[in-house]
Amino acid sequence: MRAFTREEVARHSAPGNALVIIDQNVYDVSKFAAAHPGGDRFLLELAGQDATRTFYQLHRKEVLAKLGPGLLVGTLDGSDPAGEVEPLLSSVPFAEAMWSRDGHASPYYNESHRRFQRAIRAFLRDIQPEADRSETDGRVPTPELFRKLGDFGLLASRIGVLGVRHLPRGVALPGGVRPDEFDDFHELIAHEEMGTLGTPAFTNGLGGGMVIGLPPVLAFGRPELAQRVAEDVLSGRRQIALAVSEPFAGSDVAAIRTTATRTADGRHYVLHGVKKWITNGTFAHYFVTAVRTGGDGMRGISLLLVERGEGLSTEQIKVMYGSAAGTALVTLDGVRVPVENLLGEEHAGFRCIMYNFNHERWLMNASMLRGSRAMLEECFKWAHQRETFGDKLTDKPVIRAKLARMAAVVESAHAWLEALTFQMTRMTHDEQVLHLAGPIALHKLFTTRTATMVADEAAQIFGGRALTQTGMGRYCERFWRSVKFGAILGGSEEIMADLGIKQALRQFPARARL
Ligand code: HEM
Repeated sequence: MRAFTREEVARHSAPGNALVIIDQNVYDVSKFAAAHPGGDRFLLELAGQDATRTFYQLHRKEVLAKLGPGLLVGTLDGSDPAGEVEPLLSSVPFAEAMWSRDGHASPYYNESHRRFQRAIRAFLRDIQPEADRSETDGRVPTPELFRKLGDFGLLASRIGVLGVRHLPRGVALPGGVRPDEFDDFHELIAHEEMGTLGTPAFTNGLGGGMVIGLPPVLAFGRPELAQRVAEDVLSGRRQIALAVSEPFAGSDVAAIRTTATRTADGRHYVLHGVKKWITNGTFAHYFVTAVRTGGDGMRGISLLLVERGEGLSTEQIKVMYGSAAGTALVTLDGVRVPVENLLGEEHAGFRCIMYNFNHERWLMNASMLRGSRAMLEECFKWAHQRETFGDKLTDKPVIRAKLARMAAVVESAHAWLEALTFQMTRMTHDEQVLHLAGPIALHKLFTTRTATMVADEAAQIFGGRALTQTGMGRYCERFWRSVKFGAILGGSEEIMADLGIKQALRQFPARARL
């Protein structure tokens, strides 16, 4: 790599002979200027000069990672030619949870959690370009990528302790964590790390159906069925979705209308109905499906594992965060399902559906909150490099006040999440239902209100750039389009608020008086 002095660079300041310095690197933009998306004029005005400050007002550094190598001709004399290596964990304020920041301690995490986090972070960094591409063009994750995640042990980690018990043959956990070391905090980290990709639809595409669909199979399926499906799904060879919601029944699960009637020989169920908003439905092989086998209400519901086949068709639903999650309308038209695929008891499916609700909400909170934290980091970086009216945005009290409000709610929500997770490590499943269903529901309400506020403030900080799908504000624009998913799916904010307080009232001491 050639070394340039600043004086030498200054001699290349004309169209057709134009060098610019960015971050101590020297780029030849003579030919590129004509193709520059921002036009040639602004670019050539800085020919022969150090354009670093101006560059970062207008471009994310990914622009250089993508186009820079083709334009790079040297470095500034005396600079480090290797350039800056992006650290695995960010040191931007509030960008990482407190436990993983240098010099901070936590009672909840040990060295295995740190290893686990770093291994996943490094793994996900490699797939970031693919995630960004798919988020933009709406392509669902490839079968190869699912297998990669399976082989890395990340799919099993996202099902938690239950998933690790079904670790596929030959698969180890990220960071060399032993299965007997694995706890709910490892699982928390796995969900949070997925949120660092900043690609809500694609991330949901990569197992959003699995984290809610597989647990009922493992908990209530016959052992041979559970084993087969776990091996298929956790190795990334096949995908699974949870098919509960219907056009007439979202949060009101007891109102579902899809029917399953037994054949005369009693060996099969025959299904008719429609399921809506089914995450990963366009490409799933397995559908954990809620059906009506009995009378009205929750006591007439059963849960069946349905395999894609005759009578089952899926159609893409276009949703606001894009198509990479494979959200589908699933039509069941005379689908035959062997009775061995019943999960739990007949007519007792409501309990099986409820079984994973707290876990589902908790993991949604983990990844949504990580999204809010990532947005906070974006805002800090942007406000630190963006100049308006002659000052950096961080020099303006009104912007600092916004950052303060965002940081306060994100840190509070995270501290509550860790406190809930710690309780999970100490309680049986039944104890969690009794003591944590309400608090987790309230935490979900707080998390989605936090995300809504963060999305709103972030957009104000990014200004017009928050409105475009490319450029500096692209993650902000995406985040905006994802917050309503968390606020509505998995139990709407209204239902979460009501559930949280109703559960608290059930435990209200009879003699408590003012
Ligand atoms: C190696 C140097 C450069 C490369 C590879 C480059 C590349 C790009 C790319 C890919 C975009 C589209 C941004 C996006 O949508 O993500 C862009 C936009 C732009 N660039 Fe550059 N650029 C370079 C240097 C510069 C410099 C030195 C200036 C000086 C003013 C400049 C001014 C602009 C402007 C004004 C835009 C439009 C930004 C917007 O719409 O917000 N570029 N550039």
